[in-house]
Amino acid sequence: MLITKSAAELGRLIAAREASSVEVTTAFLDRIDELNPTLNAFLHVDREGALAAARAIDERIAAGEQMGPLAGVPIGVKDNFCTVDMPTTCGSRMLEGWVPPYDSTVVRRLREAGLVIVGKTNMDEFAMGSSTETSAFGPSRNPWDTDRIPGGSGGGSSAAVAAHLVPLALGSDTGGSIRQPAAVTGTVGIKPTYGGVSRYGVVAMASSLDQPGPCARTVTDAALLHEVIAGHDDMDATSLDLDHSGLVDAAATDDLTGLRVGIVDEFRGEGYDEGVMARFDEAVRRLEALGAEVVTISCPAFTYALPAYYLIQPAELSSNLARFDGMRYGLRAGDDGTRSAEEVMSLSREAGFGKEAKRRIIIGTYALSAGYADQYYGQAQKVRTLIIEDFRAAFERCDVLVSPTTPTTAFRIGERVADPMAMYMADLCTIPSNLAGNASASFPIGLSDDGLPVGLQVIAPTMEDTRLYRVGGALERDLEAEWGGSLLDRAPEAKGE
Ligand SMILES: NC(=O)C[C@H](N)C(=O)O
Repeated sequence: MLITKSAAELGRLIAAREASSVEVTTAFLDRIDELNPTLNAFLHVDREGALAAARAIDERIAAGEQMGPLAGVPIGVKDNFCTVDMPTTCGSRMLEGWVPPYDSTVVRRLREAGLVIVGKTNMDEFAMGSSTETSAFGPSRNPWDTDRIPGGSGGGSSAAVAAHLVPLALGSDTGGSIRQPAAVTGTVGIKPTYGGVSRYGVVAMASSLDQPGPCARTVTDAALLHEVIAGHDDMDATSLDLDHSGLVDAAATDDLTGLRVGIVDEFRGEGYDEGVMARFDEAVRRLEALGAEVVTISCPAFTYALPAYYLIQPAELSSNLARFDGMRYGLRAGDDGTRSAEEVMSLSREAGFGKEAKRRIIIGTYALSAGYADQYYGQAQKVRTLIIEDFRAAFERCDVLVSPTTPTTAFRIGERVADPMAMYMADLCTIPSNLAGNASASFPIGLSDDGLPVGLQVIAPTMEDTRLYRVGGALERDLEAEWGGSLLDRAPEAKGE
């Protein structure tokens, strides 16, 4: 069955002309038709466009052109990546129906590599949230249990990948938005080193934290996609010039001999599910059995990462979201010819933004305002430096750090909406990597006592993304040998049958 095959296998089949991209794309589009009404993973599906792109790839392959390993493979794109041929709403009324005049660099790279973009995936509004419940277009649902959240902000991408609606998807991670959804859906999520993947054309939320990255079902698939989207871009001032060619090879290593793994001491205790910790401890023992040396490392400043993030992130966001004023593009409300520009701006922002966006705009504006900036924003930036220092010291003693990706498994839809602090806790373990710019990933490591997926977070120093794939690849092969297949084979709704 085509939809259960990995992206790597699909790419091979298409290149060898054993399956056409049109056939593969049609299989996924049909799956989307069948399950998207339940999962709400896609906000927009472009059947015609996807089939036309697939046909073009098939023709090029038939003409003998050598294309990359993912040519002809379908992909879903989070709805904050600009696409010239599809709306880009960021899950917000503010941008409902807006079609950008250009492609983001990452989307351009997908097209150049021959990937087939089937549609845009649901997300929390402007990427604020851990559940997709702040999306103006309703929450996505977790294929493991449709009463539960698929994580956020990139829950549409994770649900789509977990339920075999697409073999691959794009995400963006500001505080955990790729890794936390991956953890709660049993998929692989990678946050590359900050600057490794271009942010050009990704609607900015918190520019010093945002980082695009891959969502996949297998570690090799994530590496293949990472190699396609990474690389220097003149259009992004923070883009790094790194060599990303070794990621796929790193995912093929089996042996972790000599790898020094540090357990983050701060990430356990109160608030962590027993089942999550049990799977985490087993995964660590597994890494040891594969040859790794394990130590426990204290990173005391990580305890302050969450409060620091919730000052820095809203501060940057309040500034970035100022552009949505109803004047240039996006929603314009109350413009009846009698109101001043200022009134129209205010009415547009009132109508266009949801509650969480307003909450963060207010907090961020306050944190940056004269008289308070030193007390809040300035202090948070100092904490950020301490976190970077903790990472530096930790990586003198180990090659990668590990923790649970998220303290609990997928919670129920509605359970945390009235309690922003409870919602923010979902990113407790993922935020330090964003504040410091590290490469970081979530890999599936089994099911908790409630039958829901658990993720292992692996953090590597900046620019050492290959280490993530080395650990993830070795772990995946070892676990799958024991399970007799992928974790997703056990998901009730996600089963490709
Ligand atoms: N965008 C992210 O990485 C999500 C994070 N949960 C936030 O709400 O800021």
